[in-house]
Amino acid sequence: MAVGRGLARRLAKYLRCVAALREEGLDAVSSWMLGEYTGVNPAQVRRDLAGLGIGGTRGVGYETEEVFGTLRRVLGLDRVHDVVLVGAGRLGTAVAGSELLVKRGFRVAQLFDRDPAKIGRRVGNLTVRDVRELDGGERMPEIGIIAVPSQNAQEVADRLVASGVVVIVNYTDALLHVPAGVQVHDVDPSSQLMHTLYYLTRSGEEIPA
Ligand SMILES: NC(=O)c1ccc[n+]([C@@H]2O[C@H](COP(=O)([O-])OP(=O)(O)OC[C@H]3O[C@@H](n4cnc5c(N)ncnc54)[C@H](O)[C@@H]3O)[C@@H](O)[C@H]2O)c1
Repeated sequence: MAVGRGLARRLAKYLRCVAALREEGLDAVSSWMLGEYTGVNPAQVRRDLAGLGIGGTRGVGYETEEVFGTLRRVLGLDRVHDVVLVGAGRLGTAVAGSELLVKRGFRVAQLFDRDPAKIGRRVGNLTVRDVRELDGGERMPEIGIIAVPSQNAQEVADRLVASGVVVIVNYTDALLHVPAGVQVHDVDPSSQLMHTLYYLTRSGEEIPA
């Protein structure tokens, strides 16, 4: 089942919340609770879950296990997704060793860098490979992560696209140009902080929704 980007984002938020509640041992979760934790209107939560065929019981809510399982399946997280990571520096090394990624169904399968001092070194159970091998015709995972200095991000994005990557997670603040059909997800806390700043500098003012 294909879902739009807005819906996929909301489903990912619900899943995060349900996963936490499930770990706390909660058997049922209400649309109100999901709405409260995710910032989504409870009526929208109910519409989204009904659209996936998940039914709730009035006064009880939804079965946590059913919501968890269905969301994982719809989001494609019930299987392991391989990822190719470029940049074996501080961030790349941390991402490659992230337990959280593994828990969420992602496995860094390939790690590339351009620094001869890093190529051939072991990072966890991976060996750092020369980035020039990336677009050499070998089949690569469809998901790529960029963890290189921002001035080199575009050239790395081009290599990833040439190797068959269709989803790029970009940790740099570079604005990437990619062909149609390739999705870029920017992970940039500084832009979120800038957004926060907008609200801080206007505290006390009425800000329209
Ligand atoms: N979004 C976030 O949360 C976040 C957090 C930390 C860092 N960053 C960004 O992530 C990037 C990496 O940060 P870092 O601290 O790990 O830097 P780093 O200098 O420790 O590592 C960068 C690595 O990229 C490699 N590299 C450079 N150009 C390359 C290329 N063309 N191809 C392959 N490898 C290349 C370098 O050899 C190095 O190993 C930076 O752009 C930084 O701003 C983002």
